[in-house]
Amino acid sequence: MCQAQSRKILTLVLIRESSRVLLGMKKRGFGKGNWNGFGGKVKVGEETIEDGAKRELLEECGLVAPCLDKIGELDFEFLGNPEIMEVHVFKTDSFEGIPAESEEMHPRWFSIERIPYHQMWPDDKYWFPLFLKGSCFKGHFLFEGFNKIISHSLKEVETF
Ligand SMILES: Nc1nc(SCCc2ccccc2)c2[nH]cnc2n1
Repeated sequence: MCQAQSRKILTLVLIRESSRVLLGMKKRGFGKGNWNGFGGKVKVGEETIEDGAKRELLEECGLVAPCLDKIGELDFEFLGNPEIMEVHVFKTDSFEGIPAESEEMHPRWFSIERIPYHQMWPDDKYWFPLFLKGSCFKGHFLFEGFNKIISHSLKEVETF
């Protein structure tokens, strides 16, 4: 018997300069202990998903990003959980401010040659290289628990 599935819209922002990417060490909550982009929920009342992404970026590391480029859509499904996380991924290379630690995140720049995949979500090693080479992508990852990917699909797309 299939379960009815619902979707939760979430955001993820990657700040990319020519040879380095800003990541945050998640200090608490979902994904604690992983380096990740900045993001989270979209609030009721936010006009667009992009607005939610900008808000989370500002809250989590103090950066203002006037414009974000949509680069990916990733669905994360966890065995036994009918709610699929639909993560909208954005990037930018233009921002204002100095990355600052928050209650949620401890920011750090990483050379694109030394992305800490061993301390990131296991799916990142699949799609992060597409982000680094400037591609747009769509993917679906089925997890058992939080560390094991049972199956996945990932494709490059022309545009969003
Ligand atoms: N890179 C990555 N990120 C996430 S959650 C990102 C969205 C989020 C959700 C909740 C709080 C803050 C941010 C993942 N989940 C499963 N694999 C994953 N990979």
